[in-house]
Amino acid sequence: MFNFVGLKPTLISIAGVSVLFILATYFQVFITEVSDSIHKAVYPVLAAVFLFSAQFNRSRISLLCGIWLIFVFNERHDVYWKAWLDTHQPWLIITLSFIFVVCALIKDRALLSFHLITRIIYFVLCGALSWYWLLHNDSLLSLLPDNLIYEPIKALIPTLLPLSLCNVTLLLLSMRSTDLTKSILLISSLLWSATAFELHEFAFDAILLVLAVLYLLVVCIESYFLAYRDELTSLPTRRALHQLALSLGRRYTVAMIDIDHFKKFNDTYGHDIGDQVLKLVASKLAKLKGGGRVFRYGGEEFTVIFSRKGIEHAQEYLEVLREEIANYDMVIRDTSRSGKQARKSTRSQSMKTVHVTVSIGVAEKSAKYRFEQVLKRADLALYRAKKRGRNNVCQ
Ligand SMILES: Nc1nc2c(ncn2[C@@H]2O[C@H](COP(=O)(O)OP(=O)(O)OP(=O)(O)O)[C@@H](O)[C@H]2O)c(=O)[nH]1
Repeated sequence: MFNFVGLKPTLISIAGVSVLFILATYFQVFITEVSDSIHKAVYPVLAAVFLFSAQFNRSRISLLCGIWLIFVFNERHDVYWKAWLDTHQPWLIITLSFIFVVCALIKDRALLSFHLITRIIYFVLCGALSWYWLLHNDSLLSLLPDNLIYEPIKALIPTLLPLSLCNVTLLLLSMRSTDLTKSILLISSLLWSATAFELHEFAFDAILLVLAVLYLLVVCIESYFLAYRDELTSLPTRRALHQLALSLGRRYTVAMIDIDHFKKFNDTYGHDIGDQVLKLVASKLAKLKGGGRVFRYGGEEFTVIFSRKGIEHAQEYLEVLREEIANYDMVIRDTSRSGKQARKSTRSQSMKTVHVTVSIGVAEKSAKYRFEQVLKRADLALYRAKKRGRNNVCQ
């Protein structure tokens, strides 16, 4: 029922926040000493990350930087609504927490488009919701018995309850998705909650700087994955293969893997199921042992590089892989049934078990061949494997 695909980045994020707090405590004296430089750096760093993330179409991170910039401006300057904000701290705390959750629910859309207006409307609604909650939460408080024991709890409910709900929601959203922006929103929210409750004394400027650096890191990591990871199979792309080729040594083996009769498969079951099969084959390839690094070359073709390994070594592991794929019962979901139809059909009706085989061509690097030529030889070996009747490994 629960698919916690984002568990790893979420745990890393939570560990990151904890380490941050420990480091902040440890270096508190140092932070105080350089607080002036940190203070001056906040504006330019946040503005730079704002522009950088907008350039890479990471509009949610741009919006976050924009919100922080407005917040810092309000804090530092004598704007004429400052007194009002100071007397409405709980409203500000809850509103920003709601905004983090909204950012986790929306998609990255071009910043300068009409979507910006909808985002601003959502943020205004967050403010209104927070206002409404603060005005009417006493009806919830009245449910608690009039007892002195409950007094401290009653004092915490107006702010702590929505904040905790927002953090739990962000935690769940982050764990259920591989989207790193959700993890960074969880970090922002946790740090915001901690500073809002003055759980720690270290400078808010220092927190903002660290957050800005983390935002930058997320934009860079996501852009890297966009360029070097295949979206469907999550395997490295041909671009990553050519990047690796530049740093390969004198000895390596290249294998080209192709799914047999994949076109027929697509024609029989449809493109969506073809995609599912590609993913399942890719997941098997990703587990290849013997030091083989797998790439999606394009379509239903994959490339494996065995760095510093000879052809006998590679062939041994590729043979095991070929056999594993051929014996693998691939359970795929029939996505052509949708909505009511899918709900009516039983699990066994909407699931299918299929089998695929792969043909593999292998070639080893020799002194006279460059990488492209070794690749070409592996491709010719693949052609021979197909000619031989498919589902085999050929040199
Ligand atoms: N579903 C899906 N199909 C793809 C994708 N990329 C390529 N294909 C399909 O893969 C099929 C490749 O077919 P062919 O190159 O003719 O080869 P084949 O049917 O596998 O036959 P042999 O290689 O000779 O065994 C084509 O129908 C492409 O449309 C993809 O990302 N998803």
